[in-house]
This record gives sequence, C-alpha cells and structure tokens, in this order.
Amino acid sequence: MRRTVAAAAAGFGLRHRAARPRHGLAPVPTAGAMRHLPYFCRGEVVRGFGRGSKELGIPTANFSEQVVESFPSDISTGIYYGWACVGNGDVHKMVLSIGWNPYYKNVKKSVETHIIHTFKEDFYGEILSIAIVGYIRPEKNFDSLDELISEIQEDIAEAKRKLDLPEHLKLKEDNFFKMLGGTIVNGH
Ligand SMILES: Cc1cc2nc3c(=O)[nH]c(=O)nc-3n(C[C@H](O)[C@H](O)[C@H](O)COP(=O)(O)O)c2cc1C
Ligand SMILES: Nc1ncnc2c1ncn2[C@@H]1O[C@H](COP(=O)(O)OP(=O)(O)O)[C@@H](O)[C@H]1O
Ligand SMILES: [Mg+2]
Repeated sequence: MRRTVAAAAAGFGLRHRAARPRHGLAPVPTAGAMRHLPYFCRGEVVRGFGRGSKELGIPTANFSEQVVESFPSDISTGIYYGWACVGNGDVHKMVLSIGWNPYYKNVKKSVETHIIHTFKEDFYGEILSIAIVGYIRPEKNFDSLDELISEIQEDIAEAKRKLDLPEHLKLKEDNFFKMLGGTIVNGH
C-alpha cells in the first residue's frame, strides 16, 4: 500500500484546508481528511445494499470490510474525490464516500466509489484501484432522497472541476495505476 508523501500532502492541505461552504455554514476543519492524502488503495469490489443504482441512480463500487478496516483509523469520514480504475482499465475521475451513510443509518462503515464514467456492465469481483486526492465535505443526513441525490450531483460537479487542476491531474499518471495486474494490496 502506498501512503502519504508527507511534503506533498502538507502543501496540499494548506490549499484545501476548508470544505466548500454550503447553505451559508462556515467551512469545517478538514485536518483529519487531508493528513492522509493522497491515499492509494486497491481492493475487490463487493456487493452493498444495492441502493446506489436503484434508489439514487448513482452506483457506488463498495470495498470489502477488510479493505475498509485497512484505512487509517483517524481518516475523516466524509466525501472525497480522486482517480479510479477497474482492473487494468482506463483511469477515470471519481467521488468517494467514507462512513455510515447517515441518511440510511448503516451499522457498518463503508468505503464506496462512484466512478464518473459509464460502464457497459457491472464489475463485481474486479480489483478497483483508487487514488484519493481531495476532500469535499462531511457526510450528512437529509430530509429527502432528492436532497441527497442533488448534493451528490454537486459533489460530482465539484470533483470534475477540481480534478482538472494540474496538481491533481499529475496523480492520474501515477505509477500506481500502471502496475497492470501487479501486486494487490490490503491482502486482496
Ligand atoms: C459522492 C457521494 C456522496 C455521498 N454523500 C452521502 C451523504 O451525505 N449522506 C449519506 O447518508 N450518504 C451519502 N452517500 C452514500 C450513499 O447513501 C450510498 O452510496 C448509497 O446508499 C448506496 O449504497 P450501496 O452501495 O450500499 O447501495 C454518498 C455517496 C457518494 C458517492
Ligand atoms: N460508474 C460506476 N461507478 C461505480 N460502480 C459502477 C459504475 N457503473 C457500474 N457500476 C457497478 O455497480 C455496482 C454498484 O451499484 P450499487 O447500486 O451501489 O450496488 P452495491 O450496493 O452492491 O454497491 C458496482 O459494484 C459496479 O459493479
Ligand atoms: Mg454501492
């Protein structure tokens, strides 16, 4: 497993210290999120509750419990963005949710990646590789499913914009994504 490059992460953190202010709320501190970035991870895609595609229209590739537990225990729950590839496929932009999905009151923590790309078919059982490069916001509860969906759509728009910045684009080319069929980390 590749972890934080301290110097890069420190500079990164200063520029991204505050989450975007929404609904007039003050930005929240994000030290617990940024300290670990960029964070690289690989693992098998497993089944979740099947809500992403059916209820939200936004599928999320869920990591196994073992991979979830391999994340740093002090990484902030919340919504992140970065890069992802399935197997040895192309690298795409992604948004990621880490936590308990308060709208659904999940009992187990999940780490779920929505890849900003249209796939022809599901890829359960495949190896998903991700580089988490930035933090967007904490997880929230919502009064309705429509509010959750529109917030996720905003996250996707923000991720698309941010990932076009040169400091993020360079991670798309990282050697981590070039180890085709190479070492699988996190025990998978
Ligand atoms: C970008 C993004 C943001 C999300 N934000 C929230 C959130 O604020 N609150 C929440 O309860 N769930 C949030 N989720 C998680 C969804 O509720 C979850 O992906 C959905 O329930 C699908 O779960 P499943 O994979 O088990 O089917 C988010 C997911 C994504 C991809
Ligand atoms: N763009 C995408 N991003 C993430 N997963 C996708 C995407 N397109 C198709 N999928 C497939 O959809 C599955 C996720 O759908 P979802 O409804 O969240 O089910 P689950 O609850 O089993 O995670 C992924 O495991 C993957 O096989
Ligand atoms: Mg899912």
